[in-house]
Amino acid sequence: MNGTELMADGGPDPVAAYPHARRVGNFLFISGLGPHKRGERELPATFADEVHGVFYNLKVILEAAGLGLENVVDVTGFLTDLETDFATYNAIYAEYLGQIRPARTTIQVSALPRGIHVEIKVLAVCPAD
Ligand SMILES: O=C(O)C/C=C/C(=O)C(=O)O
Repeated sequence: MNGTELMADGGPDPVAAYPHARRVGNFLFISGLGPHKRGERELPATFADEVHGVFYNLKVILEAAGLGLENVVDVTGFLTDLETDFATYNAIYAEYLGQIRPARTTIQVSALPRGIHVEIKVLAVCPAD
């Protein structure tokens, strides 16, 4: 297999057969992250809580790789309702990544796993070994 698979203690329960992330060279490719924390079955109460849950999961995985939000270089966001939720997503996104300013793409999708309303896919760069 290419690269090294990462499973983070405290990271979310994967929905299917994939690791939390895969490191290839200095790149850390992080799998799609939803808002459910490890062991959670219920959706958070609000969309805002979902977004915070997504970033909680991101930080858990980055920390397991010895990284932080400052190492994030690209974020793809998937939302099920841009009209209703885009402003909230942007505001909370800015709390976490507004100063770091990774490249970003956000798209609306018709559905996401487990009934979630937001998922992100992230690329981070590890400092050279
Ligand atoms: O619900 C989640 O935690 C996110 C799930 C993601 C996937 O199952 C996927 O992107 O394939």
